Amino acid sequence: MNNERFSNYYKAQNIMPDSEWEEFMGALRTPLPTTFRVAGSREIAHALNQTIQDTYVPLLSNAVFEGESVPPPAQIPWYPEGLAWQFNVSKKVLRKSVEFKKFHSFLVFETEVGNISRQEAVSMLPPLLLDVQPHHCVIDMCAAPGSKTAQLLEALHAHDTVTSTSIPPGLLIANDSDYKRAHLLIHQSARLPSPALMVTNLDASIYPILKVPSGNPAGPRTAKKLQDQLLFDRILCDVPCSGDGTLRKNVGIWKHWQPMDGNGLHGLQVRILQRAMRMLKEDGRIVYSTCSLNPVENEAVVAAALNSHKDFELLDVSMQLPQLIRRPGITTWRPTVDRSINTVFDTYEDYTQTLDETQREDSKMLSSHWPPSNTKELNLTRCLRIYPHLQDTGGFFVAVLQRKQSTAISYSDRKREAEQDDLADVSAPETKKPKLLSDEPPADNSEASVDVENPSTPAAVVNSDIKDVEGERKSTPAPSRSQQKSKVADPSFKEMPYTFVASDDPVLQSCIERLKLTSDFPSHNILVRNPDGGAVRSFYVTNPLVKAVVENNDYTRLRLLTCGTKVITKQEAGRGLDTQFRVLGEGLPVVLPYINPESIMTSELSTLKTLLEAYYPLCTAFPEPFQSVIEARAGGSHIVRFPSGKWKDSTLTHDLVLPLWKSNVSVTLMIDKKAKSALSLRLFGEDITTAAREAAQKKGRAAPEIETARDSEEVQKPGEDDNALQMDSS
Ligand SMILES: C[S@@+](CC[C@H](N)C(=O)[O-])C[C@H]1O[C@@H](n2cnc3c(N)ncnc32)[C@H](O)[C@@H]1O
Repeated sequence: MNNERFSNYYKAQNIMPDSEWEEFMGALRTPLPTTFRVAGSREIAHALNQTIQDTYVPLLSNAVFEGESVPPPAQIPWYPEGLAWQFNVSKKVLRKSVEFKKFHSFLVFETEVGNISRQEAVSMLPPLLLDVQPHHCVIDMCAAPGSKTAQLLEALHAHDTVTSTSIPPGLLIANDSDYKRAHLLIHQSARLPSPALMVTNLDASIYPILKVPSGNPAGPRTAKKLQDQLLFDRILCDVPCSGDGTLRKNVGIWKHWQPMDGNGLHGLQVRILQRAMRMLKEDGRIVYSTCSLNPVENEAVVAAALNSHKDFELLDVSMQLPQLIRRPGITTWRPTVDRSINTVFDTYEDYTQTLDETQREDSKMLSSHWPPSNTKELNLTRCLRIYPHLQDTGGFFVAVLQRKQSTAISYSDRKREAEQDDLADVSAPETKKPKLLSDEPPADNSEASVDVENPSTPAAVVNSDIKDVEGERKSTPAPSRSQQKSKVADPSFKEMPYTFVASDDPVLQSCIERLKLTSDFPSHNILVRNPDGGAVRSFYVTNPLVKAVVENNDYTRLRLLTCGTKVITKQEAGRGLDTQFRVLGEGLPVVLPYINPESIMTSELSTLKTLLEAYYPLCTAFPEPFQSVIEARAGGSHIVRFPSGKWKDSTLTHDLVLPLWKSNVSVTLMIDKKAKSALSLRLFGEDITTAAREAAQKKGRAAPEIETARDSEEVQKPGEDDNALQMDSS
């Protein structure tokens, strides 16, 4: 594993002292440890972490494979509360060592139900540094496949309990411009259902203005106008990059690596960061990250963005995550101007002087590929560089940006600066002026007024009316349902719309009654996926902020792929029963706080064992008193609570609440088969489910696997630093 271009280029950049070079290259050639995070609500996460510490670490501490001892999983030292782990074993050990096989099954099933997230260690950094709170309005600009999105969502849901999901007041928009990859976000988010989540499929560099009703706490206030621009408290720009920080995992990069890839991505990276700066609240925070070591994709991007938005600065995070070994951002670098690692030019001007007019016009190099003259003033050393040899990780880059706290630049100063930037772009003849990246408003955003879009406009001044599509300056009331339908901005977008159901909709009301939901159930925030708002198949719940965004923005212009969380769905009942709605397993934690407690049955683990061992156990198969209780119930959707406690060798560390469906004579546990297996393993130490028995009978069929970092390279895309995809058991 070698690439001369790689060594030559990075040596020329002086990214580290010569004395560290061999160690750095050595680390790049060794396989990456497998890392994971214990996810879910804080209470579940701590209980599960305890299980790893008390059960699996001792079990794996004495593991020997083919005569050699295998190190057990260890906690990642810098991750808060010890909730992230790493282990370094080959696939062979995972498959063949009895102890690791057991651990492997545990990981697979807990991953499946969302309690464990397989994620590369360095990829956990950006969400930690973003510091998301439940009331924050957050956007993850380049989110797929979504491991950081999951982390952000967990932070938004910090107040969840073991049994119920909170409805946070904030919002998380997960966006990715790749349609297929954006669908991975939906798949991922199914593990963490949230009424505060939206998934969009847009180019982040031209992300449109989102409107919310005026006076919404997420937007600036004005007395006169009816709509404001939605601004964000937290923005993650985990941008597409050349991905050479993932060389340990994506060994294919060794062969093809060349620095012009970074040069090519620089422009898009700057535009995405600049767009984020325009969308940020006055006291907000942006994290910019890449899994590349290339300064052209890192410090150069941050410098260009800071120089175009003088009211921003880098935040000093040196005191955060004290156990994380990091290196400061660099202040000098020399981009290559061709594939042969020609890094001789100190400045853009030095380079262009060597070109004739035609060559200058054809050149793809930008002045922002080079360090600007004010690198010191920009405090680029506040950026974080993570190298593989420091703590046995991948390579990574993170920068945290915020609006300047100290200098109160007046609005007119900011406006003048912005105008000067624009002038710099257009005043000189193209061939003579340095090639700069302009920070233009989104091209597709005809609804934006200049004031609203001005990147430098303080929130208090942003409060001018938002122009409607005709360009006329006037206040725009929230569009009615029919208006939303007719104002189709993107006819190529074929997804079904999200329509809020009237809270007195008779189907919704009958649902509320039959499922014994209390009067505080958020019936005004329920939506369906069809244009007419008819309660056809499934109900989704959102929070008020998601509703405000959906109702004030055309869903096709947003390319809205998912929104809120599905909680109730139609169930065709068996013979003699009418069709009813039921609470979905994944939606139950959201609905639970609104279910009349008296309607919830209680039972013990022997009942749960019966429910796991068969798909449709007869009512008569259950021990008393549950047998009589369930027989007395009408057919349809029911909820059962298993209080924490011990039964035989099994211990339930916290209450468990699950949905059931009762037919005429039998009962079904309404969670998916992988969730059943996870539960079974956790409680009974083995998979006692029908599905597992059937699978075992099918000879030759491999057990589900969690891939190790060593196996993952084929599935990964350059510039992607984690393994959310490979977390699926298959
Ligand atoms: C490094 S990956 C993001 C990884 C992701 N943040 C995670 O933690 O799972 C970069 C992503 O950016 C997306 N992308 C590329 N160009 C984009 C653009 N112009 N706007 C939005 N997303 C873009 C790619 O499809 C890719 O999924």
